[in-house]
Amino acid sequence: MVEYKNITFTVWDVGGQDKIRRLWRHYFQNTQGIIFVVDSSDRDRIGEAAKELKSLLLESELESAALLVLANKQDLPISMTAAEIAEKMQLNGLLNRKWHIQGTCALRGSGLYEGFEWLSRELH
Ligand SMILES: Nc1nc2c(ncn2[C@@H]2O[C@H](COP(=O)(O)OP(=O)(O)OP(=O)(O)O)[C@@H](O)[C@H]2O)c(=O)[nH]1
Repeated sequence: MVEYKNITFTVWDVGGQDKIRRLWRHYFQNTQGIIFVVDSSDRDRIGEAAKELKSLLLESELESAALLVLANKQDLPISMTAAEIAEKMQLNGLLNRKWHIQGTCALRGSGLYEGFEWLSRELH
């Protein structure tokens, strides 16, 4: 549970490792928001992340869920920018979906409030 601006978020960290991705579906019901965290420094796997997101968004139970993409690890010089991530994940092509991308550094906590701010506004 995360409290932010009088909204209580119930957040599940479902883990990203490929072997446990099939468990994601157990969390689909009643989901109002998806926070999809991308490792911006991992250029080799951004295509895989894009593919996973695409199939996730095809799920009917997630049809009306707002999508917040966190382009994490912005502190690393090799990292792709949030704009690059958005392009590689083809976010601009998303139809009928409220989405937002936010650059973050989870180690410092930077960008997280901005991300949650957007999500809380969408869920109001
Ligand atoms: N440089 C840097 N490293 C980070 C950042 N966020 C996380 N890490 C590191 O990335 C590694 C993986 O972090 P985790 O939090 O275990 O990643 P995760 O995605 O939750 O892992 P799973 O849930 O198992 O998929 C750790 O070594 C973290 O310290 C960041 O913003 N910058």
